[in-house]
Amino acid sequence: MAGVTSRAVFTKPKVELHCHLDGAIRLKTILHFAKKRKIQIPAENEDELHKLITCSKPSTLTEVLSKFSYYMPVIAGDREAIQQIAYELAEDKAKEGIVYLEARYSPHYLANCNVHPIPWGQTEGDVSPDEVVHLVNQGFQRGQCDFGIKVRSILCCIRHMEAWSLEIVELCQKYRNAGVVGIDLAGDELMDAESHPGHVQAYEMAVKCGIHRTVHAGEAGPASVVREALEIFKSERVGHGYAIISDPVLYKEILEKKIHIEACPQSSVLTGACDPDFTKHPVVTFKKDKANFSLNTDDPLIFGSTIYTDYNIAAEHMTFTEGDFMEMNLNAATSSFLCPKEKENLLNYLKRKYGMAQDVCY
Ligand SMILES: O=c1[nH]cnc2c1ncn2[C@@H]1O[C@H](CO)[C@@H](O)[C@H]1O
Repeated sequence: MAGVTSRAVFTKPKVELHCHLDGAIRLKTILHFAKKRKIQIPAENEDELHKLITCSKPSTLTEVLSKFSYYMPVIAGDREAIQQIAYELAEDKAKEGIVYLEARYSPHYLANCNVHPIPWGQTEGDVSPDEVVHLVNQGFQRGQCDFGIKVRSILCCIRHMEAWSLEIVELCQKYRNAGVVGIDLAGDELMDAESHPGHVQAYEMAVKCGIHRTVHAGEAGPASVVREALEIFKSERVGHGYAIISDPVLYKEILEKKIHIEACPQSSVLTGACDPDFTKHPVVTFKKDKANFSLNTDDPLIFGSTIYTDYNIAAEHMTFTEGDFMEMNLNAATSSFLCPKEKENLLNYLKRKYGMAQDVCY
C-alpha cells in the first residue's frame, strides 16, 4: 500500500465528485468546538485525535464508519460549527487545485431536532435537518467567494435510517437552486433495497422531480448491490463500485452505458474493499477499458489523505500519465450533476487549462 504523501503529481485544475463533508473536517476544528462547547472527546491535541480517528491500516467499512461517532457530537447541532466545516472544506479543496467539488453529507446526522432518533447521543436542541442544509449552503457560498472554487452538495440517505429518506428528497427539491444538486445513499450497503421501501420511494420521487442520483454500491457489498442501484434506484453514477469487476455482464453494461464510477483508491484499501496491491486495483481495469470514472478522497479526515494521495497512488502504481488525469477529470466534469450550461462552462475551462483549445471563460 502506498504511504500518505502530498507530493503534487497533477497540479492542473481538478474535479472531485465523491467527498463526505463530515469525513473531511479539520482536526483543529474538532478540537476547537469540543473546547468551546465543553464536549468531552478522548483526545486532547491534534496528534491524539489523529491517532484516534485516522485509519492507517486496512480495516473494514464498519470500523471506518464507527470513527464518525468520536467527533460528530462536537459538530452536530452547532450552527457555527456546521457553517465553518463547509467553509473550510471549500478552502482546503481549493488549495488542492479542485475547481469543482460535489460534497455530500447527511443533514440528519448534523441536526439535533426534527430527527428521530437524535443522533450521537445529543440532547434535543433547535437545529433541524432543513436548517443544516441552509447552513452548509451558506458555508459553501462564502467559501466559493473567498477561494474561487465551485461547490455543490449531494444529500445522503442513510441505509439503516430509512425513515429519513423522504425528507432528503424534499430537501433536495427545496434547495435545488441554492447549491444542492443530487441525492445519495450511504452507509451499510449490505441492507437489501427491496426490503427498505423508504429509500426506493425517495429515489422514485427524485426521478420524478429530475433530481440527480448516485448510490454507494459495490464497495463492501457485491455486484448485485450495483445492479440494484442502477435498476431499482435509477442511479446515474455509482459510489465506489469496485465489485462490478466480478460480474462481466454488468461491467460490460456499465462500460457501454458510460455509467460514471466514483472511485476512491486510498479509501478502498483502508475500508478493506480492495486488495492493498494497487497494481491489481479495479481502477487499473477501469483505465484499461476506458471506463467513465473519477478519482476521489471519500473521507480525507479518516484516511489521512488529500486528493494528491489518490493521484499519487494512480501515478505510482496504476501508470497514470498527465493525459490520463486530464481525460479522467473531463469524464468527471461530464458526469457531474451541474446543469448543462454550468457543465459546459466547466468543461471549456478545463479544456483551456489543459491546453485543448476552447477559448471560453469559466
Ligand atoms: O465509504 C463510505 N461508504 C459508505 N458510507 C460512508 C462512507 N464514508 C462515509 N459514509 C457515510 O456517509 C455519511 C454522510 O456523509 C457519513 O456520516 C457516513 O456515515
